Amino acid sequence: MAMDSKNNRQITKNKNFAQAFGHAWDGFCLIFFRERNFRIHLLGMFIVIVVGLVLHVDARTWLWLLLACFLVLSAEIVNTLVEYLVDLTVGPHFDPVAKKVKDIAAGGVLFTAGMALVIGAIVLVPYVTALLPF
Ligand SMILES: Nc1ncnc2c1ncn2[C@@H]1O[C@H](COP(=O)(O)OP(=O)(O)OP(=O)(O)O)[C@@H](O)[C@H]1O
Repeated sequence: MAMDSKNNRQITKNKNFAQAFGHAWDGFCLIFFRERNFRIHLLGMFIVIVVGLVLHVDARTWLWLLLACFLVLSAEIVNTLVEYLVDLTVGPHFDPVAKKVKDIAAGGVLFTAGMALVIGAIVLVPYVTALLPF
């Protein structure tokens, strides 16, 4: 992790690319190590890649599979962002609007994951049926 971004209380613009990269890397580590759902979705992407390799899918199918995975991971990142923003705004108090905002962000991930499953089924079913002996 970038030490540069850990040891100060910087609130000004980044001085250079290395500093900007360090903060971006810190953000990725936050998502990776603190968000269990993000790691579960990364595992799902790994499984999709293994399935794609085993079935020898073509380039267009790879694009659909990877796009579906990246959409789910992106939705998870937005969900995490929303959670932090709500916590920053509301603090440790129950707020009915905060609940709606967080539930909608989580619902967005659920919806995106559902669509990713549909995309995966559409592009992979022909490869699976081609393997069947009947
Ligand atoms: N300040 C709040 N006010 C009202 N409800 C809240 C608040 N914070 C969290 N909740 C409720 O708790 C749920 C889980 O909270 P939060 O999203 O912070 O946890 P999480 O375990 O990180 O969720 P996720 O599994 O979506 O990553 C929210 O979807 C919401 O319903």
